[in-house]
Amino acid sequence: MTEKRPTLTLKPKAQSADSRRGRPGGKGAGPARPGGPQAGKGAGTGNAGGRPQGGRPQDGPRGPCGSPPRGTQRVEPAPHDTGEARGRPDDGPRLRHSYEVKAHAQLDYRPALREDSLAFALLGAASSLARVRAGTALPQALAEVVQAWDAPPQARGAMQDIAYRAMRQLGRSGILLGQMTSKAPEPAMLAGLLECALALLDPPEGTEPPYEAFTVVDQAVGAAAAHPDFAHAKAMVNAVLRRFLREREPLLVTALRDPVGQWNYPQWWIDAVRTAYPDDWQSILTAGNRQPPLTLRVNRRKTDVGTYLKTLAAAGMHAEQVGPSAVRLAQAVGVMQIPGFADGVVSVQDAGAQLAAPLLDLRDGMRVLDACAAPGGKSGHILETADVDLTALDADARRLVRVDQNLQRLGLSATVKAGAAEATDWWDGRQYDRILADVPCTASGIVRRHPDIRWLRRKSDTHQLATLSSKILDNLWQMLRPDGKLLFVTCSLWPQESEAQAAAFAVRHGAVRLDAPGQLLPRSGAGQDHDGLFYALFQKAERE
Ligand SMILES: C[S@@+](CC[C@H](N)C(=O)[O-])C[C@H]1O[C@@H](n2cnc3c(N)ncnc32)[C@H](O)[C@@H]1O
Repeated sequence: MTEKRPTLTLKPKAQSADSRRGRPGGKGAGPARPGGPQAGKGAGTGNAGGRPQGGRPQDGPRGPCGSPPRGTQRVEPAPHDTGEARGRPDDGPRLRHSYEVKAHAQLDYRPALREDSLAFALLGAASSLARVRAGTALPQALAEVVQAWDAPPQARGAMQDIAYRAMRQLGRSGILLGQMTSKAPEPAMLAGLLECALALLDPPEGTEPPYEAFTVVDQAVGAAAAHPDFAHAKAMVNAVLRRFLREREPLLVTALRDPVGQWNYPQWWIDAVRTAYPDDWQSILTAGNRQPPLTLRVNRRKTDVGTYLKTLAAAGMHAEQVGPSAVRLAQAVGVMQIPGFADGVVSVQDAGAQLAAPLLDLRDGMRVLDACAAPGGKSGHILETADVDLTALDADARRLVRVDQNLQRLGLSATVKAGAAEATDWWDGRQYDRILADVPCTASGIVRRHPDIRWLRRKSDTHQLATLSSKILDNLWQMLRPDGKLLFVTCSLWPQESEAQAAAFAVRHGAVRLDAPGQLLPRSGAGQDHDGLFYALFQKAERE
């Protein structure tokens, strides 16, 4: 039983064009419920072609903060009951130890399902979850599925919505599955399908389920039936999901006893937040599970906040000011629906990230380095603030394309260079008046936008990334002119990457520390809304 035989299922390359494209009216092809994600309604929207539920589909495999890819990462499995299923013996077929099933399903297999069906979206989200389990960041995983399946915008929005919901509930879903199955479902895509369905059946407290329960079960069974690697498990999918609906209360009571089930983070992450923030750890974990708002930065070269709020009101969009240039929309929309976005009147940027440019104390004519610039959010803000000579550097040449695109949209320009901030081969030897070091980090402060990060990261990443950022800071210091200012930024909650790093740097270089916000904890509320960021500002002595 333990030996696995190769599966006899189709290989993606051997598929005919027809099988890849699916057949309209195929099995399990009931349309997604109007009002569900495909209709762009409700929390998280999943609006076709629009903004994801808090995600940034453009982020590459390096992750949101551009930290190195992990390659062999796995999603930490939630504790699973490896013994007998605890349910009644007549609960339906148990997941058997099939030697016909590969641990890795054919993720690119295009199911023969209607593209507008919930089953299609569930399977796409399940494929994305399986890719995340193999170490890919969720935005990249979704992009791969969309490309491989040639998914239309509406299906893309629905997949994205489901996958983001599932990521925010992965801890609890894993524990629920542990209670209801005798072993972890294989292949990973089957586990992903169950986790996606459970996330739709068990929405976060205070929110409405996006679909009727019977539709979710029916479509999840149809999705299982449509995939050759786990069609045999469709009865198990049906039994597990129906059991959840029947026994929801006791199953949830048990799942919530486990911190991983309660908070939906790996245990090490919960422990790390508790240790660093003994008074705030619960609100921090809760904030990380909320969907982020859509916050805009108003380009002061083109308009002001008051005028722009009137423009939004005229377009029937509710919004409020949450920072000097920051406006939070009451309802997220796709970027092309944002008034003035295409013309560079506004950019999408978290209110916390909008603190960087003002802290740099910029004046016309200054020579400025944005040392870790991609995708260019802060570069754009710097150039909107003053007429400076900006060099936008990043180690990832592919991400630099986004800097160019963003600056082009804003009608601004910079010298864009590919290079490592801990090296000097790109530097012309002339010192800068201001340096922004928005270093690669674990991105633990922006989990509300990137719910996959908690499952992709390992505790040891913090040390590795802190080592890189200290090399970057040490190297950049020589590039700063006497009396110049260097702003150190992370989107991390871990003190090792942030305050400890800043304190050690100040000692190493005798840098003067100026006023800066320090650690910002993630917040959302009236008039205030931002990610968890860290800011430290240093000044070089006039004569070193
Ligand atoms: C936090 S993100 C920067 C976000 C950017 N400042 C903005 O506001 O849009 C960190 C960036 O550091 C880049 N990076 C990673 N390692 C680097 C290195 N050794 N030198 C320079 N850039 C690096 C990543 O590619 C990523 O784009």
